[in-house]
Amino acid sequence: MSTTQIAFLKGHGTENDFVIIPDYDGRIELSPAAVARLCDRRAGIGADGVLRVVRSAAHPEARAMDGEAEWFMDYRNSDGSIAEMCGNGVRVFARYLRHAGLVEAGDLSVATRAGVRQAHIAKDGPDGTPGGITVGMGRAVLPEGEVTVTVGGRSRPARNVNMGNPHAVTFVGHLDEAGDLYTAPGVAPAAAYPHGANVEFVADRGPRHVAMRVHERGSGETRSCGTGACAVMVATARRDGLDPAVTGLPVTYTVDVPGGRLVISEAPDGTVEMTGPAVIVAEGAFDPSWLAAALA
Ligand SMILES: N[C@H](CCC[C@H](N)C(=O)O)C(=O)O
Repeated sequence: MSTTQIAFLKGHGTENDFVIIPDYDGRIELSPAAVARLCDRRAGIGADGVLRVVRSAAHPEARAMDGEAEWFMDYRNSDGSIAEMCGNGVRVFARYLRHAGLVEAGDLSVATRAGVRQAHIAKDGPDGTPGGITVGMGRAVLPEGEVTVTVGGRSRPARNVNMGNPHAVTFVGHLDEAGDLYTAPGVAPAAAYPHGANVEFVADRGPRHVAMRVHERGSGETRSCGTGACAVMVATARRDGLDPAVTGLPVTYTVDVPGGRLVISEAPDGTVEMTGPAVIVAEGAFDPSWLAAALA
């Protein structure tokens, strides 16, 4: 790690917050312990995860990907683990690229470990309000087989939905039924989720309108989970007997998360799009020796 200060920014998408580390040439090695320290809300900067901003040409995984994406989003969970994809993270990543003057409003591609994702940054409003960001989230995969979620000693049937990362979606009458979510809900069978799962609890709010809470793999309960909201939308649409691939009609749901609101659509070709806000709230720098000392 270099001896000079390391620049960072803080950003969030519906209060799913991230430490953003511009590292265009891919020179900063972030160990899991370093990520956990950065995300520590007392001894570190504090976040649900880290977004390292690397030119695709400077990252071996991104270089090997198809598709023209100049930038690679190196997402890490707050425990330091690596996840395939982060939907709120892509919006915040796109917001950073615009904030740094690296892209204009409009369309852009972002390389992620789940593949290249297309994003669109809407123009700012006349009053300067930042435009919303829409992300193409790919297609949901719904593996066959019953899965269950257990919390507070009660097991409920759930829907296995993969958005590039794994989710277990269960429906409740009231979001309080999810309990305190300090510990990860049980998910079974373990074989359905060999690398763990993000677990979403969903309550109805009206026609094509739900609210959710989530316990994220590697981060705990967060105020929002973009891939989770997409998994919730698809699971709810199927519960409601709606499958655009069958009806030939797109379907849109509003998904309220504790940190705000996301609008998610599924097209007849199965592709899912998510629209929501993304905000850069602060910029700063830290001395890498702080990180090194913290890890000694
Ligand atoms: N907050 C992220 C999800 C991170 C998923 C991560 N917890 C995992 O291990 O899959 C989102 O907005 O999609």
